[in-house]
Amino acid sequence: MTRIVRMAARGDGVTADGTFVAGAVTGDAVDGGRVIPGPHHVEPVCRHVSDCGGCQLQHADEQVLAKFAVGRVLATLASVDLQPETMRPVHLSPPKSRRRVSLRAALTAEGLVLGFNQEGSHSIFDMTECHVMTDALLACVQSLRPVIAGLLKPGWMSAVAITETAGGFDVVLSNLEPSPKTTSVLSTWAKRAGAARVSLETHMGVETAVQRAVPTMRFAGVDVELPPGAFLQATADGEAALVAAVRQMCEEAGRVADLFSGLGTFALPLSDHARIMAVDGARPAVQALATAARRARRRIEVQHRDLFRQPLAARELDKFDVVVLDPPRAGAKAQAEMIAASKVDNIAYVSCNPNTFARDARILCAAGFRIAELWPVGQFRWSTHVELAAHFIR
Ligand SMILES: C[S@@+](CC[C@H](N)C(=O)[O-])C[C@H]1O[C@@H](n2cnc3c(N)ncnc32)[C@H](O)[C@@H]1O
Repeated sequence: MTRIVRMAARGDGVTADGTFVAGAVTGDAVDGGRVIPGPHHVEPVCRHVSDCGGCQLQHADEQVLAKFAVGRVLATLASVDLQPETMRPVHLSPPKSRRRVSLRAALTAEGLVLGFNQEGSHSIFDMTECHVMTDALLACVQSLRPVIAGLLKPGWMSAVAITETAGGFDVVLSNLEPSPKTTSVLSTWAKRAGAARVSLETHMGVETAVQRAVPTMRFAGVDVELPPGAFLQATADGEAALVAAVRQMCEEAGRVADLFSGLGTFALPLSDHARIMAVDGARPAVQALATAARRARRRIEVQHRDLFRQPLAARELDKFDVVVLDPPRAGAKAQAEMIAASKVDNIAYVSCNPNTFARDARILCAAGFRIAELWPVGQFRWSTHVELAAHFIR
């Protein structure tokens, strides 16, 4: 009999001799391939857990989930010979807290299937319960079933993206033919389901089919209109944890560059004491932030720019006290190289991918930075997806 001593990056339990055991957690015993649950093994809350593909760690208790997030970040940093000086407590989002979701729907001979992509495949699991979404979001998803079933062509697949906003649900559906019938069906549904807007994504782009209200999000008391499909942190509590960390890193800053700023998740809270330059590659997000900042008289200058191809140059960066970096999963290699060559000595790096974070951290630390503090964040509860905020100083 052997014991599981740690969790691997993809959620398997690992024994002391390095054997990976699916469905086991730290503290379990393994006897001839059979998993004997230990003190940290809990009953999964969802009956779809082994089929759906959304959650990999529902059989782990809170302690193992927290340890997993910390271990994932530390192991990735250790692979490039780095470690933070101080680790902050992990923030884990509670069950039923996700306010945005991307699903797939397909019309098969047996009827509509709607759910997440199954783990490691392109097939869709037909989901009837979910414990990560808010109850309201799940009810919205389920109420869309007959609507999509009536509009989707047999054999076709539709991407379904829904965000819970202050003005109501914002929905983007792909592969539904724009027509008066589609508009009428969606309009009736939107009224019943409390949807603010339904947009259709076709090869021509994204077009609004129904608009009943303006979908808005409030950041530090400022309302920002949400462009269809715009990025938003997955949970409200996860956003609050990341904003608190970034605020702390920017406490004494007078001038801040918020790179990969999105709708202003960090720019708007920081603009209560600092002058902000917010830069993002999504034009609608940049425009929405500019309008909101102007209305609220916040000191935010915005720029639409591709930061992979055209990162802010060292001389552009030199005037900032802190650079906030929150790139997509690909990380911010080109921008990190420019920061390394600049006079900037404070960075608030928010990452949704420990691997690209470690790569960029190596570039920064080779240029004299150290990781003073690190906050692990698990917004995607029960999944192996780990996020973080880190304070680099030199
Ligand atoms: C993880 S999101 C962060 C957004 C924002 N900081 C927030 O917390 O809501 C990453 C952002 O990077 C932007 N982005 C993606 N690729 C980019 C690029 N090549 N240049 C500039 N921005 C890009 C996206 O539009 C998105 O807003």
